[in-house]
Amino acid sequence: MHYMHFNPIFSRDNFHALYLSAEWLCPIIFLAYISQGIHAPYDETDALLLLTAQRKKKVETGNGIIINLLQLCTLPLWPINKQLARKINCRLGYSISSQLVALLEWWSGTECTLYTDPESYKLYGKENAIVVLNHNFEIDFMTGWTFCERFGVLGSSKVLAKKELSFVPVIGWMWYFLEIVFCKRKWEEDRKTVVQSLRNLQDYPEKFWFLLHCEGTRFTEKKHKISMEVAEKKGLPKLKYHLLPRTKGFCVTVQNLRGTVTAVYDSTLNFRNNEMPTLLGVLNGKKYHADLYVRRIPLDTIPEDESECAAWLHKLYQEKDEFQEHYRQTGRFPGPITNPPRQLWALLNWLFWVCLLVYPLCMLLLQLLLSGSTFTVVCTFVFCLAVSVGIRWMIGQTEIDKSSNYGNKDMQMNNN
Ligand SMILES: CC/C=C\C/C=C\C/C=C\C/C=C\C/C=C\C/C=C/CCC(=O)SCCNC(=O)CCNC(=O)[C@H](O)C(C)(C)COP(=O)(O)OP(=O)(O)OC[C@H]1O[C@@H](n2cnc3c(N)ncnc32)[C@H](O)[C@@H]1OP(=O)(O)O
Ligand SMILES: CCCCCCCC/C=C\CCCCCCCC(=O)OC[C@@H](O)COP(=O)(O)O
Repeated sequence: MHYMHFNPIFSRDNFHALYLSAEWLCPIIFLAYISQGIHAPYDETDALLLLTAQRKKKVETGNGIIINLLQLCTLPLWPINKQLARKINCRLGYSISSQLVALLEWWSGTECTLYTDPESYKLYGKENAIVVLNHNFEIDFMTGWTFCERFGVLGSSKVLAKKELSFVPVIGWMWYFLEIVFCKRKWEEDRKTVVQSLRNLQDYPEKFWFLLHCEGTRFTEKKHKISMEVAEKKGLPKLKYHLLPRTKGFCVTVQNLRGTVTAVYDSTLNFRNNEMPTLLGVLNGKKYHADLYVRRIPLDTIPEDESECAAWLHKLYQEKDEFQEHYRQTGRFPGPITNPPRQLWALLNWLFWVCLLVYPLCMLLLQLLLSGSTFTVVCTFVFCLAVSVGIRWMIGQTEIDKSSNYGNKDMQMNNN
């Protein structure tokens, strides 16, 4: 069932988004509740002051914001003990991303199956690695995070992410403190900043995986058509299931993390029965079946020369395309299944926030709705609506039919 992309505001989908935003809202409301000793306002002025003060404090809030604030508090620690500040931020970041993992694993019950060889399996989570993952689905990031959680690297996981994501509340803000590498997808501007950010990770105190979606954008038919025209011009084999990879980001990452990272995890993701998973689907408890095929490739087998490294990546994507063909024919990836068990920690962390914060929110909302002041009730409704629309906007960041224009034209055609 394909979810409508525009949902009426009071649809079931948005109810879930509102509920979840409630869980994110409560800490500031909770603080407002305690600090202001919420009482039933005696008149309009009282109600107005109370609501304005709360609304000012709330802005785009949630337990995620509380964690962002805590991350902000670690700033004075950076010049004194950077490694300690990094370790603290990994744990704070874990508290946010593990909630999305809990959502995927326990709320929607999505199954994540790993195909990989048992020898490589033993090394996952025990070394730094570059992960090359195809970018075809709206919940790539949640599936990626689930595997990070299962191998104990969720809090410290990194990604080469588009700059626009740094403005997404909670997740984007959290990534600043995790030293995520952002790019504008304009190499002339990115070259310097990406190299600098990568070099900054060379002394990272925690084991981490660095994710690269080398296609640079989610797969769409239009982008695929243009991309294959570029492949033809370059004399490269056409790909059926992937966009042609951009090689500069990969080569510069290998170059600057050589010595810090020991392997590349070539990861190919697909979902059973042609499922097209969405974040709204997950929020509504829809169960999906993710299959991930991972090959561990020692970094020292990857050429140092830039053009050879680029050719190596193109060949890797041709192999990935064959794995996807194999999956389409047989419904599985090659090799044995070695499944890491899902972890309870993500669920316990989520339950902790729910138990701590939902009660004060319900109490406050009840007080506001029963305040007897029409103005307060209307403002409360308007505020909840605004937050629900805000969360819906964030969910929209993952929807492919709202994706960017990047890759919708051949850059070389434009430059000529
Ligand atoms: C055991 C379990 C293992 C694994 C578990 C799985 C995962 C766990 C791992 C980690 C954590 C998980 C999750 C992390 C959390 C969240 C994930 C967040 C996702 C957001 C990610 C993004 O935002 S993706 C978008 C940003 N990233 C990228 O773009 C990376 C790829 N891009 C690059 O590397 C680019 O090179 C660049 C961005 C550095 C620069 O791009 P730019 O376009 O400016 O220059 P390029 O050189 O790339 O482009 C010019 C070359 O491309 C050719 N060209 C032109 N037009 C096209 C076209 N339409 N299609 C293809 N190619 C084109 C052109 O010819 C040029 O070619 P050259 O040969 O001259 O290079
Ligand atoms: C219990 C917790 C409550 C959860 C409530 C859900 C709130 C919304 C959560 C997250 C929204 C932000 C997710 C950010 C990660 C999205 C990664 C992504 O897929 O980016 C696309 C990028 O690669 C390429 O973009 P384009 O294809 O070029 O366009």
